[in-house]
Amino acid sequence: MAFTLKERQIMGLHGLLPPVVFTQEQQEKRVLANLRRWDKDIDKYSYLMGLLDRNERLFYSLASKYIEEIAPIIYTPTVGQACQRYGFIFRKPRGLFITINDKGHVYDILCNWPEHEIKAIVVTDGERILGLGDLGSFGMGIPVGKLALYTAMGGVPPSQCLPVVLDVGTDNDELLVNEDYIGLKHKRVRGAAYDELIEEFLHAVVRRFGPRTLVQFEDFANSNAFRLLEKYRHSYLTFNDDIQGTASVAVAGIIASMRIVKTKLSDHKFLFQGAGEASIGIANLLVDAMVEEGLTKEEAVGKIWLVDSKGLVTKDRPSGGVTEHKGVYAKDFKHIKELEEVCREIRPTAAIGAAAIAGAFTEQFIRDMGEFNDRPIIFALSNPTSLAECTAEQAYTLTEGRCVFASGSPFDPVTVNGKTHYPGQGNNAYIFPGVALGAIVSGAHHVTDGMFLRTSQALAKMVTEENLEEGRVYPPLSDIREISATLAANIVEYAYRHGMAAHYPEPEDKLKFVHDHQYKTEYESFIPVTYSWPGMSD
Ligand SMILES: O=C([O-])CC(=O)C(=O)O
Ligand SMILES: [Mg+2]
Repeated sequence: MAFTLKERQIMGLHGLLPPVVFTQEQQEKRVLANLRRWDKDIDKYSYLMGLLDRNERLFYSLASKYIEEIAPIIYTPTVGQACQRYGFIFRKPRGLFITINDKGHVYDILCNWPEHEIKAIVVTDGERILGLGDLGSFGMGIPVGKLALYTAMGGVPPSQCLPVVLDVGTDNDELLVNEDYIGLKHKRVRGAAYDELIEEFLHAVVRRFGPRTLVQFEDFANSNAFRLLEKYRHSYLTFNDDIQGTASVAVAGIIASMRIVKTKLSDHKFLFQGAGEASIGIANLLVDAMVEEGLTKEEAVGKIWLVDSKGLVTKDRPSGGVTEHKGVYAKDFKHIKELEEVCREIRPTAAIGAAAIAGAFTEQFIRDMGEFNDRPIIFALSNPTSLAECTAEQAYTLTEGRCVFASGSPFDPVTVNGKTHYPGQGNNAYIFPGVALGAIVSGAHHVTDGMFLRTSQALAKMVTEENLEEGRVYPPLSDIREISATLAANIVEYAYRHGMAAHYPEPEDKLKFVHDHQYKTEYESFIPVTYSWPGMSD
């Protein structure tokens, strides 16, 4: 109904629409009121996905303006619920479903996608969706949600984004007998056939869309995530969001926390609950950051302690399970099974949870952190909210409001003794839209760890003294479009400094260059220039 009278006449729409012409603002207002009528977040999700199908630009103008309200619906935590019942709420396909049966024909499937200029792909095999486990093809909700944020938060044009699920089956027995399940109903294919599918997919992407197509790996299970990142990071424009994006946002929050606790990173002892993608990614990036502070690598590694499902990660521990990535951080220390006991033994200054075990930060654990430290740092990063290691309320109340807290999914502010604390959302959504935008517009040929560390530092710098005063270790999410643009400009700068950029000539004003590439959410005119003449009215 925002088509003008002239557009209606030219396009033969006259009479097919009610006579009133609405402005985009009027439509936004109505859509927002409709959205707020729903009680359940999952219904809001369906409503918004319907809007995305009907009117993409309106969806994005709304999502950009009301990002704090809308992100928790189209993204974590609600997207987790949506994935768990993706078949049941299914209305219209979105994204590309490629299965193990398509081996040998992946290129042809990419050719079925109607858009030709694809710049960004988010791909999952659905094996570790958030902290919810193996959801197979139901995992499509994640690439769809992540790419919605590419546009809403980063301004990457939606037509340039492609969500992909690589369906190799699922080991989730409930899904195998779920009559709404939309994926292949057999156990996961692993080994050579799986690897060949990934390899063929990446080849096909380059053949179809060119070598500078960004491929973001998302929510793969641990061993595949690390393995595929190592295998492809130097030959494709790719990164793993759960390892590198999460690392970058967590390290940004930790760097910002230093201004509250008034210390350096290297003054700290970091205890990780979990030794998976997120934890190892954060640990590795923290080491890089501490090396920049002047520590040797060994000294930096010594500051990081990991606890996994078998307990403290130590050298030669009897229970084993110390993989190569964890082994780097294995300590010469007695073996301890329980997190609470580890905490009492090593007295960490910072605790970071990323193992998707709800409540892993027990009351005793949080109290101990508060006893050992004046200002303990507690990051409960697991997603969605239901799997957080502790709630914001627990962290603040059990430390009498002294902790510096951040979580992966949003929590409401908490008031303790009359002071209100605003928990930071240490979610990779602060990182991937900006990094991706920067990589795309500069034509970078790789995404490097250096880029993620620069991004952490840049994000931490955007945290103001007023933010810190309220306990926020991230800038407000409401500013995310500008934050992403600044982070992207930073990536562009980095790419040129390191000889990785392809765009020629080098733009002088990097921020303007980024802005010029961002998607505009205002409606465009549908009137061809040949139909306009001086004096013609709207
Ligand atoms: O999607 C999110 O909220 C963050 C993330 O990558 C994950 O938890 O896997
Ligand atoms: Mg993820």
